[in-house]
Amino acid sequence: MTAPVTAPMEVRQATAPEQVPGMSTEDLRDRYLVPGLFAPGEVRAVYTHHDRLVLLGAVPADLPLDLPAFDPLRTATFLERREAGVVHVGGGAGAVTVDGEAYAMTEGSVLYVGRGAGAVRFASADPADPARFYLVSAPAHATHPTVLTGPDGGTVRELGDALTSNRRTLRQVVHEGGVRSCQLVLGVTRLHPGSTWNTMPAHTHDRRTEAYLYVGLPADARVVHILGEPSQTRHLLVADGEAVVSPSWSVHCGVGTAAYTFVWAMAGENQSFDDMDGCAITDLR
Ligand SMILES: O=C[C@H](O)[C@@H](O)CC(=O)C(=O)O
Ligand SMILES: [Zn+2]
Repeated sequence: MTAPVTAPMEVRQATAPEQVPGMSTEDLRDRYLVPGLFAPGEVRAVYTHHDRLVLLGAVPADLPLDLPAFDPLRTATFLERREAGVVHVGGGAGAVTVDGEAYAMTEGSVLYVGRGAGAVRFASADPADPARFYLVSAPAHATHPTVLTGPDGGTVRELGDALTSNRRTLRQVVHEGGVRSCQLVLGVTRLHPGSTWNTMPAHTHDRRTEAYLYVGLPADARVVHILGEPSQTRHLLVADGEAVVSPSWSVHCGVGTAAYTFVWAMAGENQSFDDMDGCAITDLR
C-alpha cells in the first residue's frame, strides 16, 4: 500500500535576461527560487521550460510514495521520455525502488534512473526520521543503465582555499567520466567548515541550464545567491532545502552565513563540465 498520489506540478515559463533588471524581489523569487519541495508525506514538483528540467522533492513518511505521472508531461509514466538523478539530501536512511529493484540510500547517495523505468517508489526506513529525496529530471532519447553511487562516490575535485572562504569538495557523479546519461550532469559540492562561498569566480554556460539545491544549512542561516547576467546581477536570500534555477545566461554563485552543501544539476546542449564562460570578479556588476 502506498500513500495516495497528490502531486500537482507547477509550470514555469522560460525568461529572458532583459527581464531581470526590472524585476522586484517577489518577481525574482517567483521566477527563480524553488521553495517548499520537501514536505513530509508528499511529492512536490516544479517544471521549468529552461531546458525542460523538472525539480522534485519526495519525503516518504508513514507510507511509501510513488513517482507520479504529471499531466503537463502527457506521458503514462514520469520516465517514459525522461531520465532522472535522485539524491538523498538528508534525514534518515531510505530506499528508492525502480521496477521492483530496491536501492538503499543514505545522505549523499545518488541514484541515476534511465529513461523508460516504470514504477519508482520512495520509502523511508524509519517513518519518524523520514528521508528527503531530491530528483532532477531532463528529457532523454536513449536508455542508460540505472546506477547507484554511494555517499563518497564519484569523481572528487578539491576546490578553493580557506583564505578566500571557498574551500569545498565537489563530487561529479552523473557526468562524462562517470555515470552516463543523455543530458543530465549532476553532482554534490560540500563547503568545508569556515568556508561559505561557492562558485567564485562565477561563470555562465550558454549551452546548459543549471539548478542549485542548497541543503545542510542551519535553519537560522541563509545563502545569498547571485543571479542574472554578469553585468546586471541580482540576489536571492535562500533557505535550507530551497533550489534556484539558473538559465543558461545567468551566473550562479553564492555565499552562506554558514557552511552548507549543494546539489548542482545541468542539462542542455552538451555535458562538458569545463565548458564554462568565466566571469572575472572585477567584471561583476
Ligand atoms: O557548472 C558547474 C557548476 O556551476 C558547479 O559544479 C559549481 C560547483 O559545484 C562549485 O563551484 O562548487
Ligand atoms: Zn555552472
